[in-house]
Amino acid sequence: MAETRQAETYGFQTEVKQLLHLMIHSLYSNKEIFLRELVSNASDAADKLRFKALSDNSLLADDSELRVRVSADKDAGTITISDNGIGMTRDEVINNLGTIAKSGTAEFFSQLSGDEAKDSRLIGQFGVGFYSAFIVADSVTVRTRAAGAASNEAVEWHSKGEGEFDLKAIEKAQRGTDIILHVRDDAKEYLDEFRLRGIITKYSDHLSIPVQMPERDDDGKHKEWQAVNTGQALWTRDKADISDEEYKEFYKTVAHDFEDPLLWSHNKVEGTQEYTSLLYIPKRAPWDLWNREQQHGIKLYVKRVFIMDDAQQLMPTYLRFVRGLMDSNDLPLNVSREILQDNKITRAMRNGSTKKVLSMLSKLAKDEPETYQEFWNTFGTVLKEGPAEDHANQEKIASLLRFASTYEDKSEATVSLDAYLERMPEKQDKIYYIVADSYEAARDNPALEIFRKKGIEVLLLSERIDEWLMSHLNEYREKQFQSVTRGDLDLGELDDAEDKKQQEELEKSFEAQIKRFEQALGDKVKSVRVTHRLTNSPACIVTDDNDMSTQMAKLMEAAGQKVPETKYIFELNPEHALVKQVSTISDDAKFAEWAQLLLDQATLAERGSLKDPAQFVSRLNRLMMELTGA
Ligand SMILES: Nc1ncnc2c1ncn2[C@@H]1O[C@H](COP(=O)(O)OP(=O)(O)OP(=O)(O)O)[C@@H](O)[C@H]1O
Repeated sequence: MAETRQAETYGFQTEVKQLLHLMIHSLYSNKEIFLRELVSNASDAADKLRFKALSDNSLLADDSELRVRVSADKDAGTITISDNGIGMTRDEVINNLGTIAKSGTAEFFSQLSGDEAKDSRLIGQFGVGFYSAFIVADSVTVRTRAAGAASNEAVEWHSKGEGEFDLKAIEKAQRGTDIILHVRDDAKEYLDEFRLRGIITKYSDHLSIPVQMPERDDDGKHKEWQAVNTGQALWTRDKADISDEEYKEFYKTVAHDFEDPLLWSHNKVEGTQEYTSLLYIPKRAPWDLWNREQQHGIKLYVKRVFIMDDAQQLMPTYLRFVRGLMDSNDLPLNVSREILQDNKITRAMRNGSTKKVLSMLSKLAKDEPETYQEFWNTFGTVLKEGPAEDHANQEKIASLLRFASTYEDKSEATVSLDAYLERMPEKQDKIYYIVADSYEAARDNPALEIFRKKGIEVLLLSERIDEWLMSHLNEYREKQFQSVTRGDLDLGELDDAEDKKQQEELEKSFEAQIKRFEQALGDKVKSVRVTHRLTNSPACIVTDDNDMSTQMAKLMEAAGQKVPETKYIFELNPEHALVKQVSTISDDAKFAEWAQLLLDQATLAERGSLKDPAQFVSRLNRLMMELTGA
């Protein structure tokens, strides 16, 4: 027995060391958050125990009043946060307090720059949790006994927050976890219990678990424990009685965020389904937003009992940035993830809250366009996954999208489809767009020339997801989307009879030349035709309606998929001087050289790269040499 009481020393995972170092150096101006983090952890531990006890009531034993106690001892220089929640086994202590088990952690830490201001923002996004203890403590002791374990199966963890921690077996009379902070010299102010009480009321008032502090007599002796928070779960209260401040503080505890939320919505739904939802949109993207597998932010409660974090079934993936909770009156308390998966009640809650989030965003877009723009800049790319994922709400999601466009002439995506439709001339019956590798490549694509000339607005898309988005978005308010680099361009009524006649004549007069180009290029192109898109450029390539677009092919190639080679339609502008000049070359071999050069440069403008750039360059040089007469 004596042997097991001996301390063993373990090293922290590298990322924990980095996190600790960073935290101590970057959070000094916001020290008091340690208490919010530790009290939230204690409250989570109580929630978890309550849930487990639903199936095994003996776990509560004779200690069923779950609570957190916070006290300070000036003489010893310690603050203690003590709960009678679920506790931890030895293995859990090693895993939870020695490593960070979030996927992608290593990549996250590789982004740190060493610039403290920047890094402290990142750290806020990451969530510091338990380790925030080290902001105010130079050493921390955790004594814990898991629910169901015997009193001599408890564990003590101790660390100075440097490279390692010690573990030893101990006796602990009560279930749960005590966290003892040995307070640093520069944080002695927190040894004042009045100060601690103030912080708890600020951060933890709305927790459903009582947070108790000692009531002391005049000589400072402890008389009894007294709850310092209201102890009523915030979302169960009447909306009218909750202040903005309270909503914001609650957000910080549920979302483990440092900043205020951007907006929130608190709803009690009654009728065939009864549930309450409290949904928040954060101001800033979490560090792992781009990971579609990342934890979703919705906690599920059933009749005010916490059931699980990360209830994925309650929110679609494209709204994974939403934080908060839903509390159902209809689900059984013993609900599991499997049951949630295909469940009428869950579906109704998910549909209801999806609508709520979308309408909250629509309202923001209407009432506060500038704030909405901030939201869009942060989460827009995620929202773009929506039309593919959620057909039922496609139109609503589409109305929330923002694009760069030829109207605004700037790369920031600020144009809504409604604004586009409003500006569009009566004769226009399509919404025109282009997808390219970058804003500049979209803006300067020769296919836009005719649209510029006729003053028709084109949406300029250049994010990776955009091709995917547009392949799922067919129409908006009964207007179809049309890529300007696909298919045969038909401007419909935007072309008047005169335009059409001219075009036909042009096509006719150039027919023989088209044949010559076709012969020269052979199977390098799908076909050759006279363009209707270009005014300043000699040529461009476009994809056929049924072929895969350039961007989609690139997307699939990047994802490691084999993509059949797309043959392009080569469009020529017979009015361009260069095309005119090339057409007069009678030598077939020379003509073919020029035809190939025109095709290559059009391909470069559309695809951004060539299969054989060296050949292009040597052909270009050869022809330039000829021109200079050398
Ligand atoms: N008082 C406690 N009782 C029981 N387990 C705890 C307690 N405090 C922490 N833990 C365990 O340690 C883990 C790590 O805690 P930590 O606060 O660092 O991260 P977290 O709460 O999981 O995430 P976050 O970064 O969102 O705070 C928790 O998930 C929990 O399992």
